[in-house]
Amino acid sequence: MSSVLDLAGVTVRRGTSTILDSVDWQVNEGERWIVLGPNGAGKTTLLQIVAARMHPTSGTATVLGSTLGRVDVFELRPRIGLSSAALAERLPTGEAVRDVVLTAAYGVTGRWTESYDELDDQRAKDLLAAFGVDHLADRTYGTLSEGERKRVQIARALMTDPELLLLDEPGAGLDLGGREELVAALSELASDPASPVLVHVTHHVEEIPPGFTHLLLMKKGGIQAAGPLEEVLTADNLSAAFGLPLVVAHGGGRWLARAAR
Ligand SMILES: Nc1ncnc2c1ncn2[C@@H]1O[C@H](COP(=O)(O)OP(=O)(O)OP(=O)(O)O)[C@@H](O)[C@H]1O
Repeated sequence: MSSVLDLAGVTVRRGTSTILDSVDWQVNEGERWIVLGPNGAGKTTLLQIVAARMHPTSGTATVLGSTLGRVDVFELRPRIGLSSAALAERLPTGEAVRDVVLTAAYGVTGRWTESYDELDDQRAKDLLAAFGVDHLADRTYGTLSEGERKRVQIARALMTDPELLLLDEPGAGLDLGGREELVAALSELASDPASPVLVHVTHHVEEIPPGFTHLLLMKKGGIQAAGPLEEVLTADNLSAAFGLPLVVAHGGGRWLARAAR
């Protein structure tokens, strides 16, 4: 099995704060990871490193076989799909939904004078269909609901056919129906062997889609536990990570957590 991510002693410091503290993490081909942890644990910072958007202050981060600091990140980034709130804010609200997905082929966020071939066009259509939003292709992006936007953002992140797909809190701001639709779409993606390696950051165990295989549980810039999902997602580990006594339940492929009484 080849290594898709290999982080060794990855540390990020800003001023006097240590945001990531000597993180070791390996991800292999075919794995689907959840990154879970409380606010401020360092999840987004970790994702910025593996997205080749940030370099560690110390330690080594090898992403898709390339070690950050020794590689041209502009060659590496198209191989990584990223969907995050920060990127979503840069999408022009006046753009047609189809173009929001299509422009990812050139790594831009607004259609200008680039020309796209029929294959690109077809791929954008297929991705919108895969996430159940193909009927919105001609709508203006700014008129979509939050749940519809989230699905368009994931379709966009897949446009370059990445080897690694990073999703930073794709369920944030969704209502119950929107969350359940997203969980179903991500579950389908997870169970397709042709899908890239997936890393899905969330705060909520209820958002873990069936088909995800591994869990990285973070706490205060470090790792509380990491490994196969069913081994790591225990009441003890979750209680330690979130700093309160929790009970965990598992059924029908889904997870639930609540405070212990
Ligand atoms: N540039 C920076 N300078 C100083 N502190 C920072 C900087 N960037 C992030 N931090 C701090 O690092 C910590 C981790 O932030 P990060 O956004 O990675 O956490 P997170 O787990 O994604 O949190 P959340 O769940 O709230 O989104 C936070 O306490 C944050 O305030």
